[in-house]
Amino acid sequence: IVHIAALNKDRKIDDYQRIYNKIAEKIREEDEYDGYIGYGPILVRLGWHSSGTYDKTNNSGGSYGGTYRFKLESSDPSNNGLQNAAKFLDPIYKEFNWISHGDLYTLGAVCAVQEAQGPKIPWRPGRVDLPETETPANGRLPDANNGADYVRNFYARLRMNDREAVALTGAHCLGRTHYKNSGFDGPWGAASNSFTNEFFVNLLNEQWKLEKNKSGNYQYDSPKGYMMLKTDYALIQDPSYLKIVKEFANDEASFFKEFASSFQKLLENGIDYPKGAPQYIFKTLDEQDI
Ligand code: HEM
Ligand SMILES: Cc1nc2ccc(F)cn2c1N
Repeated sequence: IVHIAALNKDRKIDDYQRIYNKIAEKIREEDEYDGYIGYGPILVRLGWHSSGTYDKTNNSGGSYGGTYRFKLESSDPSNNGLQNAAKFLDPIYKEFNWISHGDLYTLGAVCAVQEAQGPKIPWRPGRVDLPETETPANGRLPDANNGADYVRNFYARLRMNDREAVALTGAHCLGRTHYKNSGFDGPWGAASNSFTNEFFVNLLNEQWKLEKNKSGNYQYDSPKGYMMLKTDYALIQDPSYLKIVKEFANDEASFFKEFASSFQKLLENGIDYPKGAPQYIFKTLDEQDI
């Protein structure tokens, strides 16, 4: 399968910055969502899940076709709860319906990371809405009840190495698990809407206890009320992953650098960009004094 980015000569950076600002202002405005976590974390998750269906073996899935908009994909149990992010973006799509869904979902995730004081994520437009027939089957997104070998194997399908895999999981500094969505619960303490390297610091510094929760899933819980999935905890069980976790816990700048490149790669998996395809780095609201 080949997906070539469609270059749209009529749209320039300020067209996309306008959409970025609309999303950023709406995140700022609707701050009460999910116990005042806000919409940032779930917008990041939507961008990740619409890209995480990619399969390098036949270059299928991924963000290009915007197929999350079809019921087959949005009703994948792995996508439980993401309807809230899609509803958040609906009115913005209505106002700027010249953008493709794939570009909107990924732009929303980039906006959410940057507005949470995370790194700048370079972003390239050109995804094209594909028909429902192109929707990947359910089951391509990862299952949390697994260890390091599964994690390594899963990320290999997305062309991600150990360093990229650890960096990407660092997005679990944001938001929280929701029992009704995934059968995991917590953290009950302050779930964050700021993008930092805390995920790695907590992994190394907290005492973790493997517990069976009321839905029969296993998760790691800490005395402070934090939680980690088995796939999170795997990052300190495996020697190669552990080395990288320590680096990111001790050097937030190096985490930010690796996250920025890995997240862009994740959001662009499967897309061929022609020579000269424009790449944008959006200003945050703060940088525009908005
Ligand atoms: C092995 C890989 C991964 C697994 C098994 C996994 C699993 C999960 C689960 C079970 C939840 C809770 C969903 C809910 O109950 O609402 C969650 C939330 C989240 N995930 Fe992951 N995840 C993985 C990788 C990633 C990656 C690569 C990113 C982004 C780069 C990411 C970003 C998020 C965010 C931001 C949330 C919080 C969403 C919210 O607060 O509503 N995750 N993840
Ligand atoms: C703070 C926080 N956010 C998340 C998101 C997903 C997950 F699995 C765990 N998380 C934790 N501990």
